[in-house]
Amino acid sequence: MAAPRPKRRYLESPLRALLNIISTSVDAIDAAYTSTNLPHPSLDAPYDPHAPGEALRSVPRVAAAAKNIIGAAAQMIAELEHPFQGVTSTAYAFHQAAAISIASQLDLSEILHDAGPSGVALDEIASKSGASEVLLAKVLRLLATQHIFREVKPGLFTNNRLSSTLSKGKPHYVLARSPEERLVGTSGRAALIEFTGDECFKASAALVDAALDPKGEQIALKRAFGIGPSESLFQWHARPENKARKERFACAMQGTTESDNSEGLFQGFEWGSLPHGASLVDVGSGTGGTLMRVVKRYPEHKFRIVNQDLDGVIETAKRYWKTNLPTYDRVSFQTHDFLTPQPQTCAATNYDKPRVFVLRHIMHNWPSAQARAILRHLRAAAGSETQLVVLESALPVVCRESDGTSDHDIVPGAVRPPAPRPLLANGGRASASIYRMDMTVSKQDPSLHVNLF
Ligand SMILES: C[S@@+](CC[C@H](N)C(=O)[O-])C[C@H]1O[C@@H](n2cnc3c(N)ncnc32)[C@H](O)[C@@H]1O
Repeated sequence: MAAPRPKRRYLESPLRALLNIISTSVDAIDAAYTSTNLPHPSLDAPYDPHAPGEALRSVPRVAAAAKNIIGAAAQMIAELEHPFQGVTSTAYAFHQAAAISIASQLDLSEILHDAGPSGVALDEIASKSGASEVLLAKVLRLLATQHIFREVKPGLFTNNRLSSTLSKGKPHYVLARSPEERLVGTSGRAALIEFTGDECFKASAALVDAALDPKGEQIALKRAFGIGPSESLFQWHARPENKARKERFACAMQGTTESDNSEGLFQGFEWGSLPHGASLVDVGSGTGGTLMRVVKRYPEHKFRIVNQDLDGVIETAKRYWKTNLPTYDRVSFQTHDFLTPQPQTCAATNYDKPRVFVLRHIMHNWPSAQARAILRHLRAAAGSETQLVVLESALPVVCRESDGTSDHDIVPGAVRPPAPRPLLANGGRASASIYRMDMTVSKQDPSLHVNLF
């Protein structure tokens, strides 16, 4: 008798598995909005960070569902697109970087905002921005195809949810009147886009040359801008001719709170458990926006804030606090080089013992020797109750398995549960910003690695 034929096992196709992830995640999001009777923010409407529907997006189950959909949709595209089309669309992404930078620098979002949802014709956008109508058509159509801006009728454009995030919150005629003040007092989102489109974009182009020429300059920014070997990004920014770049950078760091997980600041540390009047020191503070968010979340704690940064940047921080929280009188500003001993010691200030030192987006910029020096100076200044809060991203590997020996395994909470199969374990497209940041910063020894900065 012939042996029974093995039963055929039905294998779910990856497309079906991805579709199921999308479908169950959409159900979860719909349920959250329906049960709270809130509309989901529309792609066609401008972004309003204070709309109740926006707050719901950061509720953990909604955020997790959205993350799964983003990863699954991108993976579905990778499955379906012709493979070389997928590769060329990545190779051509530089046009998108240029287009978004042009849009921000020409204040297109404000020009469109002032006209409302009916849209503005290309010739009018050209006359207000001073750019060529032909170029604007290319830029706006490329971006609108990526869902940034909308072409509502042929040649007529308006803002949408994504493009409106570039808004500096000032009418176009105000921006045009004083171009050097364009970014002052803004959310930092446009500053981040413009910093990315200038220093990062140009350095990124030079990264290829640095990689192919291991004996030559390995810091791409130096190749791109002809910066001397002993000058860092921050020293270069300190040159008088780079004053605007330096101020834009400080403002741009503010903008990173929205491209990062902005709630991470409150999820990782219990600021509310600190004693009232505690002294918090932000080391390398930039604008000082990090502790401003803490002060706004816990006003009754009346924290004493010290913002420390290099000369010049600290002036930007003063302006930032004066514009955004003018009534707070428990904030001070100190010019301090964090590679030198920390002046806010217990011994130096009887009353104002530093309860917390904050380092946000500092450690990733420095090779190990300097990173150790920064930490040692803080340790030497710390009292028995002083805590150190470091805000950085842990960089997961893309694959699923961990054998318990990676650096992340020894940091509690650093290993996150993998995304559901068949998604990439790191969430794929939904986690891409961490790897972009890793390409941008120079956390490793520049003598051993090719770096952007
Ligand atoms: C990536 S930014 C982060 C700024 C801020 N912590 C934030 O998250 O918005 C790095 C900051 O370090 C500052 N910085 C660079 N070198 C420094 C030094 N030697 N001493 C003090 N601050 C420095 C820069 O001016 C800049 O504001």
